[in-house]
Amino acid sequence: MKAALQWISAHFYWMRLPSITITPIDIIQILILAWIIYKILAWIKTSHAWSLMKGLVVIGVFVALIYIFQMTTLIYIINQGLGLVIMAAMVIFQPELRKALESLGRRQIVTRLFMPNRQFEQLFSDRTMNEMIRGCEEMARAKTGALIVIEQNDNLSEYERTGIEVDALVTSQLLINIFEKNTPLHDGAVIVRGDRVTAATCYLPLSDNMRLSKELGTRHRAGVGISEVTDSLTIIVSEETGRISLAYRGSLERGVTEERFRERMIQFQNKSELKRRPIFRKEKPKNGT
Ligand SMILES: Nc1ncnc2c1ncn2[C@@H]1O[C@H](COP(=O)(O)OP(=O)(O)OP(=O)(O)O)[C@@H](O)[C@H]1O
Repeated sequence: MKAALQWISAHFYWMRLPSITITPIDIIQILILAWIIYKILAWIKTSHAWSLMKGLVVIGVFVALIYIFQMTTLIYIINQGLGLVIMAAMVIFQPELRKALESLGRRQIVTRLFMPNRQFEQLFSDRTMNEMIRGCEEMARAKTGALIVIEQNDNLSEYERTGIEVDALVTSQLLINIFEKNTPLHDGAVIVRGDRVTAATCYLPLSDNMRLSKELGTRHRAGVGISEVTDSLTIIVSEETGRISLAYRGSLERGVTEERFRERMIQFQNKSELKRRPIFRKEKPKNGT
């Protein structure tokens, strides 16, 4: 025990806690730290860094025990290999790190800080919402595949550039027309900003989440993929089953009813944080779907 305490004070002398008298700055620091830790944990949970993280925790405990009990040979080997381990971790986590940095770069932090009222604006009008719901329900009945990404705070221009510019008011007829099979614009995703369709045939990043059901193809993977790296809402109409699914912040809500669809759209329209659900669960196939 004494050896453990000595080891902790020798190695963690640099980890000075803030002064005991709590000042407003201390509270701000605690809040910022709590927010950063929460964000890191939430990110780890939604990416497959989660399983790797569990492995690292086991290794971390093992290394701590080696140091506590002063196993000199093992300590020597660890010291020699530390740089290599850090490099290996960066290579293993490279896709997750890249996604995290990309998403940080897209967030309009300054705008949000200085124009907080933007949060209370509606993202699109009621008319646009009704048109999107009507269009998707009709495409679902006709089993026409569709992929619609609605922009929120994170800018989607880089994905728009992968497609064809449209710039037209959202109407159900326009959406149905775009996704009509064997027409030039039907492949890929449509991007909606405010009340306008800005682009069609856009290419979205595919999710590599291994918990995503194997029965889902690339349309659903692309819908989830864009929701992992931006705060957009994706509507996916399955060509195979005619079911409507919604992807938000890396989670997929499959086979939503029209009522549920409207409820989620109203939440999104008013920029309320959509509650995430444990989405990647296996569902029992419904009759006829
Ligand atoms: N990366 C991508 N970005 C945008 N759209 C994509 C992407 N990948 C696939 N798609 C769209 O998905 C279509 C293929 O869907 P696929 O059948 O593989 O997926 P699915 O999830 O099984 O959907 P469905 O249930 O409609 O069959 C493509 O024709 C294309 O329109």
